[in-house]
Amino acid sequence: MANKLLEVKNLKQHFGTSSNPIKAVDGITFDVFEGETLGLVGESGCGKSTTGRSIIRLYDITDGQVIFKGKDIHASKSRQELKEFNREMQMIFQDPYASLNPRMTAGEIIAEGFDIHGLYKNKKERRDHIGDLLEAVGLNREHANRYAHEFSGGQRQRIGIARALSLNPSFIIADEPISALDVSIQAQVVNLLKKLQKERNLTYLFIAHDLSMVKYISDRIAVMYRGRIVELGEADEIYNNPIHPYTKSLLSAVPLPDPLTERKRTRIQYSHEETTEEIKVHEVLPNHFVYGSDNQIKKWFK
Ligand SMILES: Nc1ncnc2c1ncn2[C@@H]1O[C@H](COP(=O)(O)OP(=O)(O)OP(=O)(O)O)[C@@H](O)[C@H]1O
Repeated sequence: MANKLLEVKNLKQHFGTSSNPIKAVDGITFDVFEGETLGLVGESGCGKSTTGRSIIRLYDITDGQVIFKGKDIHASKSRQELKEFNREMQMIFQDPYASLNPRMTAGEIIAEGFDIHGLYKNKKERRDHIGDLLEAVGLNREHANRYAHEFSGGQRQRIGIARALSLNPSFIIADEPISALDVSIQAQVVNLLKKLQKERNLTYLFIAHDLSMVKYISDRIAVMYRGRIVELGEADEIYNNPIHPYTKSLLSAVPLPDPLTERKRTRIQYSHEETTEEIKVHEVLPNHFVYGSDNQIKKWFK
């Protein structure tokens, strides 16, 4: 098995006040292995984005640990180390319209990271690097001088991807990178991400609110519900053998290609099951983890 690139241990991110906390992320634990894509899936508001933002240090976390290449990101005080984390971990955002400054050219957007890090003092080297990144994401070198608003949604997301690649990171958090795009463009962006992963040995945390596209990109999938992970396993396992009723419900919402079968099948509604029993992690099959009480697992795993 590949090395662990990232270890998230009992991560908590609470907002609000101590008397009225919003437990956006409430004790999640998972690893991300070098070169893999871990899909993080769950409905709106379950804490996916907060997880991504906490990992990348956009927030000071409430509790837990985030260990990247063996170093605790949130405990680190060394400026050099923090700079290195910033370089190695990048984020691609959902909305390519909101996340790119329309008053900047594609070249300026892509170069922002390496300008801050003081790379490429030489103008030609800088321009060449921008051009290489544009080509790597399927755009033309000449696009460097166009403004963000002159591009289509899919092209903008490609610029967002080029920006994320600009410092040669090893780990990318893609926060619903295709949700705002036309369906016809979504597969192109997923294919691009896959191609770049192979070429650059990237590791992804791919956040999505449904399971439809995640299947094509993820090696493993973690299903999140109300700030916690409820099921985690190989992508095929999660698709073919879901155990947690919430995962089953999410799967029943994935549209099927055949319209006849699609019309016949019923959507499984999930209703939250309160329990006073202790929630534990159960390895129901090798590398397939389900979170629930002993009795719940007995009931679900038949
Ligand atoms: N900065 C914040 N301050 C207060 N509450 C927040 C903050 N960020 C997120 N929350 C709350 O935390 C919960 C989880 O939000 P989060 O955005 O992580 O969910 P999500 O699964 O990514 O949803 P979406 O797909 O809609 O972005 C929500 O109830 C949200 O309102």
